[in-house]
Amino acid sequence: MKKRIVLALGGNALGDGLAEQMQAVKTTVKAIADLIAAGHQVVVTHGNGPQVGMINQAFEAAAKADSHTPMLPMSVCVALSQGYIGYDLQNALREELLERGINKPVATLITQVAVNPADPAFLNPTKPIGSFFTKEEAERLMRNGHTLREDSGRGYRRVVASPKPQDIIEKETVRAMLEADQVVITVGGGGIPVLVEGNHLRGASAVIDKDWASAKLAEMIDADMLIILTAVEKVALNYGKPDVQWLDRLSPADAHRFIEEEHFAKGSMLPKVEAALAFAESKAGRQALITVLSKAREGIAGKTGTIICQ
Ligand SMILES: NC(=O)OP(=O)(O)O
Repeated sequence: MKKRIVLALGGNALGDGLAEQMQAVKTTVKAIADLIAAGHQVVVTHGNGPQVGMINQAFEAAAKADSHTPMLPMSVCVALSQGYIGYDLQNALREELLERGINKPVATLITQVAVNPADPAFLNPTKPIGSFFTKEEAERLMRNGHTLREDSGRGYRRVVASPKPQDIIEKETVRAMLEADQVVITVGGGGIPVLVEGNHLRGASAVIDKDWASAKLAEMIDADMLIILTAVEKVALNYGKPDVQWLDRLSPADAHRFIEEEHFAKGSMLPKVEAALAFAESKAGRQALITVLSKAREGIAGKTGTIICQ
């Protein structure tokens, strides 16, 4: 059955750095093109943690060295990351489709996502961005007013506020592009966070979680399936332990229970399961799939990955 799918790409689909990203997307788009060739309507979303951190740090360093260079607000850094990642993705996907004889327009939509100014996330930054630092480097940066946290045993990273998405401002444009049989890359990096002030949208200093933004988009465009791509084929209980238990299917009740029992790592699998659950619970028949990019097609066919549905 042909489905309307929101496909959320994780960091490993994009690689690190400019040259690596251009190379990584060439593999990534093959899996996306497989889904399009199978007749599915595909909306591509993606993260931006390393890229938005790089942009932010580069402008900060340049502004310190040269008073003519501005410090960029985080909302503008997210906008730049959407453009830069989307540019690589749309060109690679366009080329891959043309090589398969599929002549479909592919475009990146600069997308804004409304957040609540009273979201408690603004008072408690948790979203890691940019490169990793040693403990000593992190302590020096913290003395200079930055907030850093240890990230999953891999080193220290800067953290920023990550409020929950409330509305996708350009949702009608996404829908129109889908109905015109176009492929759209949207809510990149979780979308540009904005505060709605009457007719004015004011950029907020935050980076929205791309899995939560993708779930909100999937709900708003009435997608059949949300696919969250990550580094593992399935969600697991006791991950990394001898008694690891891989999960094929999760009911919302089980997903809630496993979240309460703290089976999923914060800042890693937890937001993916929570976002997938939110989409699956939003309407009967909606399915969320968590798997690796190379298994997406098998996952849609129910052969692998973890499916969350009512
Ligand atoms: N915005 C966002 O969630 O990016 P990452 O997935 O790269 O952290």
